[in-house]
Amino acid sequence: MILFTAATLKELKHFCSSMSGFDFQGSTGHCTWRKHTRMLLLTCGVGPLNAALGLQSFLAAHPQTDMVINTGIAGSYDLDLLPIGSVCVASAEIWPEYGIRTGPGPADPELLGFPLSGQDTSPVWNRIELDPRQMSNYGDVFNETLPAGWTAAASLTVAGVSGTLEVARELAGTFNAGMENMEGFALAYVCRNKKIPFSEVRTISNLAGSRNSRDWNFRDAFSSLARLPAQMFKNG
Ligand SMILES: O=C(O)c1cccc(C(=O)CC[C@H]2O[C@@H](n3cnc4c(=O)[nH]cnc43)[C@H](O)[C@@H]2O)c1
Repeated sequence: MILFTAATLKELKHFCSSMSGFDFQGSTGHCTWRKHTRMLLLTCGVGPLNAALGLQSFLAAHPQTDMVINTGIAGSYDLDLLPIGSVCVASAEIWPEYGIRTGPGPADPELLGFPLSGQDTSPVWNRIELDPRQMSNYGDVFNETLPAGWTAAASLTVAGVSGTLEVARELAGTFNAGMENMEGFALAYVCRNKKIPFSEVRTISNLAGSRNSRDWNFRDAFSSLARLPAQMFKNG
């Protein structure tokens, strides 16, 4: 079974709105069929804590979950690379807030000395690599190539959203990241620990760091969210 998750019901609703043969009843845990694929839905809540707790308990109740796909809206660090309404598929998820902070920039987890997990084998410090083509491993369900117009980029997950262009620029530059969100790393971390494939596809709603309404467009981001299934699923 494939689980689709988003922070809010509104995001999940838009994502599902144009799916043919899909009966969206709006409740977390609702299970439905799309053609021959069984799909689960989870509204995981906003922010990394809600996301990790929400997914962890959902997976405990639904151990048959084969793959998790996170969707929703996100901020762009570079509107030339990722304009408003465009689609970004994460090539890595990074949590820049974990570690020791010695200045205004991001924290350094290796200075702290405690990886989040995998002490002895493969430590997770603050970064999880993701395969932007993960979905193509499910070639009977999803298209085998990345849909035209999707851009792969590293994604930062923050509890404290960038509130100035300077903060956003510093984060983006340090990690060579394209988008900012509040849940992705937490979801990727839960999936990594449980060895469940994870993919993240978001649509851009704003310029990260800007609080100017000119740099925001929820309407375009939500319309774009509704077009994702037609682009990712085999035969629309
Ligand atoms: O009021 C603000 O300045 C503000 C800035 C960024 C995001 C918000 C939200 O209320 C949306 C949070 C929600 O959407 C995702 N999201 C969208 N854009 C961003 C962003 O630039 N930075 C971080 N998260 C973003 C996020 O995943 C949340 O689920 C308000």
